[in-house]
Amino acid sequence: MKEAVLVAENLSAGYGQLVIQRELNFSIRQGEVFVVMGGSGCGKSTLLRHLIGLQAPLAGRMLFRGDDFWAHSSEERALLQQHFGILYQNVALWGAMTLRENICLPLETWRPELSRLERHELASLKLALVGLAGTDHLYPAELSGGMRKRAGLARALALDPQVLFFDEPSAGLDPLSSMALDELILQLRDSLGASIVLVTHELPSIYRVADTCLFLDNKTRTQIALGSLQELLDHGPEQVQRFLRRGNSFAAGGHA
Ligand SMILES: Nc1ncnc2c1ncn2[C@@H]1O[C@H](COP(=O)(O)OP(=O)(O)OP(=O)(O)O)[C@@H](O)[C@H]1O
Repeated sequence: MKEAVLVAENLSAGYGQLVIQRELNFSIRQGEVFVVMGGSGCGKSTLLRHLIGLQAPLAGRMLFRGDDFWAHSSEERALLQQHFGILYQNVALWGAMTLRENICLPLETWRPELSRLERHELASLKLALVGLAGTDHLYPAELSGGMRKRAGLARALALDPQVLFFDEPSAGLDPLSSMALDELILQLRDSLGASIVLVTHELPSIYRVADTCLFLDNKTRTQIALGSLQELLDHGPEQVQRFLRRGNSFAAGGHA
């Protein structure tokens, strides 16, 4: 079995005194797509904020490559966070900058040893990796929604992250663009060997990309299922099976 990159150990997630999810235990392994799912408001995005190092757990630990992430100083954590690439729901590219300039921003901060030309070459490479070769000089407003997501992904890839986080990547995309983005996620998993953490409630996406699934329950405020999609379909709690089979013909007979 591949090495665990991120581990949650009895992790409680929330805000101040407000516990949103408690006692979470799971490992995210190298080169897998790990899907966090659950009903609206159960705490998927909150958990993501903890995993990307924006918020300390209320209890428990988060290990990155075996190391207690929050035991480090904020400077050390910032260095570790270079290994995390994040594609936010709203993509958050700088509108006044070209795609090249957007991708070069993290490189200027974290790879000052690179020359301008090397940074430009890297930006072109990342754009090619997401299927946007030759778009270096375009501005975000000149792109379609699906292309903007890809450009955001190219920027998230700038520093060659070990873990890529996606928050509802299909939001606002038509089914074809959404399917293409899923294909790209799988390609990146396979070509880069990166671990991918995906928060989504889009069933078609879950069926296409999930290696491991974590189901967060709204009522009990903790995880009620962890395993492969097939394990959850075969043996998951009834509520999880219902969630995975809701109104979908592709659930019948399991997934490909
Ligand atoms: N900054 C905050 N302070 C306090 N409570 C918050 C904060 N942000 C979110 N919450 C609460 O945390 C709970 C979980 O929200 P969260 O957005 O993590 O759920 P989610 O599963 O991602 O939801 P959805 O699927 O609807 O996006 C909600 O009750 C929300 O109101």
